[in-house]
Order: sequence, then C-alpha cells, then structure tokens
Amino acid sequence: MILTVTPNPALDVTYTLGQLVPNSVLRPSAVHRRAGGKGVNVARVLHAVGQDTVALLPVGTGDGELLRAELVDSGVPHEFVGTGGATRRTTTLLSTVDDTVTLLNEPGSRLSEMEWQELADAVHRLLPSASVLVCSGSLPPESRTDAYAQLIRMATRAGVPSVLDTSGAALLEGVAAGPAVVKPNASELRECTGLDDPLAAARALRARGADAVLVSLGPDGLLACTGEGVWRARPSRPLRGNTTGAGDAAVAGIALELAARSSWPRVLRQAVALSSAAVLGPLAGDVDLEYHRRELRAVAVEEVDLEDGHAAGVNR
Ligand SMILES: O=P(O)(O)OC[C@@]1(O)O[C@H](CO)[C@@H](O)[C@@H]1O
Repeated sequence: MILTVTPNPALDVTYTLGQLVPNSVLRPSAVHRRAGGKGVNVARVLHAVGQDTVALLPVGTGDGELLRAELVDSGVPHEFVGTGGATRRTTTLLSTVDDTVTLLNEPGSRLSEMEWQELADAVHRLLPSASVLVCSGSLPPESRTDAYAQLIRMATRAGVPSVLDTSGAALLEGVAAGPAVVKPNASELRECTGLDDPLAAARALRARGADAVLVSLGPDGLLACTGEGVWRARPSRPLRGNTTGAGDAAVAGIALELAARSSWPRVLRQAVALSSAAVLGPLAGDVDLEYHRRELRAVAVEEVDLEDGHAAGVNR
C-alpha cells in the first residue's frame, strides 16, 4: 500500500469559465467540488490505476463536511484525523478560452499539538503496511517547518522510502531528513536554492540530503538528478487541458515505480505519462486512463552525459 499524507487538505472547487476578465461578473458554466489537497490527488490517481493506497488527512469543520462525504463516495481508501479548525477551500478558475488556470489557495487552519500527534501516530500505525510514504502539499499555518522531516525520519526507521512534494522551509527541512525523492517544480526549486539552472539547483538539493531530485518542468516533462545519473523525460506532444493536479499525478507515478523498485527511466516514463494523462482529466486527481496507456510507450527518456552534455535515448 502507498500511504499519502496531506496535512493541509482542502475542498477543491473548480469553476469552468470563458474569459477570465478582472473587474467583471464571472458566471461559470460548471462548478465541481471534491476532496483535494496534493496527497489526496496522489491517492486518487493511484486508486484509479489499481494501486493499493491510503490517503491520510486531518479534516475539520466547515467545508470539511463536504470533503469527508465526497472522499467516502469516491471509494478512495482513506483515514481521517478529526480536527477542531475549519478545513480550507482551494479554488481553480479554468478558462476554456485561453486554457489559463488560476488558483486561489486559502491558508487553512492550524493543527494543535495534539492533532499533529494524532496524525503522526496514524502514520506510525500505517507504515508497517506501506511500501512508500508520500508527503504532499503545504503545511497548515503555524506548523513546525520540520513536520515533514519528522514523518520522513519515521518512515526511514520503518524501512519505507519517502517522496516529498512541498515548498519553502518545509521542503528544505524535509530534504535534510533524506527522502528517497523530492519533486519540486522549477519555481519552487529556484525559490529554495536561489539558483536559476534546474540541474544546478537539483544537485544543490541532493547535496542537502535528498537521494534523488525530480524536477517537474510543466509541458517540458521532468528532469531527474539521481545518484545513478541524470535523465530528461519529455511528453510525446503538447496538450491542452487542466494542469491542476498534473504534478500530483507525477508524484503518483514516482511512488508507484519506487514501490516496484523500477529503474529511473521507468520511474520517469510513468511520472510523465500519468502527469500528461492528468492534464486531459477534467479535475485535479483525474487521469485519462486510455491516454496514460498510450503515453507510457511514447514518453521520450534520455540520459544526460554530464561529461560532454550528450543526451542519449534509453529504453530501460
Ligand atoms: O496549497 P497547497 O497545499 O500547496 O496545494 C493545494 C492544491 O492547490 O494542490 C492541488 C493541485 O496540485 C489542488 O488540488 C490543491 O487544492
């Protein structure tokens, strides 16, 4: 089972609009509400591809009630930790005219010491049945920035590799705990290392403790900096759609292949194929399974020879 932890989940509300015009009244043509937060999306994708998973998340009042009901209905295996604060809402504005995606992410409610402890206890209890731990998303306000680091260390002690997808101080402290993989996007990587070049920045994060750094480069795919080499993976073609949750689908692919102890080219191929299939899914956490099946064979992976900058196609 792959365990995902989402300390700051959200009710994800997606509005489909025409043109996004400031200073105007916008009337969406469709509204969808579902349980969200990065780790919840990861579990949704894993469940869709038939992988055993458990989404672990604290849920509170307010929008938390809708989140609970939707997640139960979805059939995605989950475990809730009840909290006193209100669960936040994240809003996606999806323009069908120019395919822009605008996100409005509320900060969420702080977790008390006791609530953090309950979450950590649940991770501890579930780890013996887990093959991979995924720690995803922002932390609630006023959290200790080493919150993910503590969970990663707990997983390492249990012999379970971790994947970390977060930003800022939580990312830097998490990296120091030695996760198997961190998956920042290019701007998160730039923000936490101060380096513009993704490869130099990925190497800097490896030097801080991560075993491997997989950088998501949006429509350009993924760059992997690992102890065994450096790889680039590109989707077979550009896609139009909803990019919200594409990074989470990439994390699902990474966790899936980490659990199977696959080679890095296979990890990258899976991550890019799921991420592309997520762009074609209408909502964050959805994947177009038929496209995923075809794209898995079509993703281009090349190893980057750091000596002479030569990139060679590989088929492992
Ligand atoms: O505010 P965070 O925790 O960084 O991100 C939350 C979020 O925007 O990420 C997902 C897309 O990756 C959305 O479903 C979700 O609401």
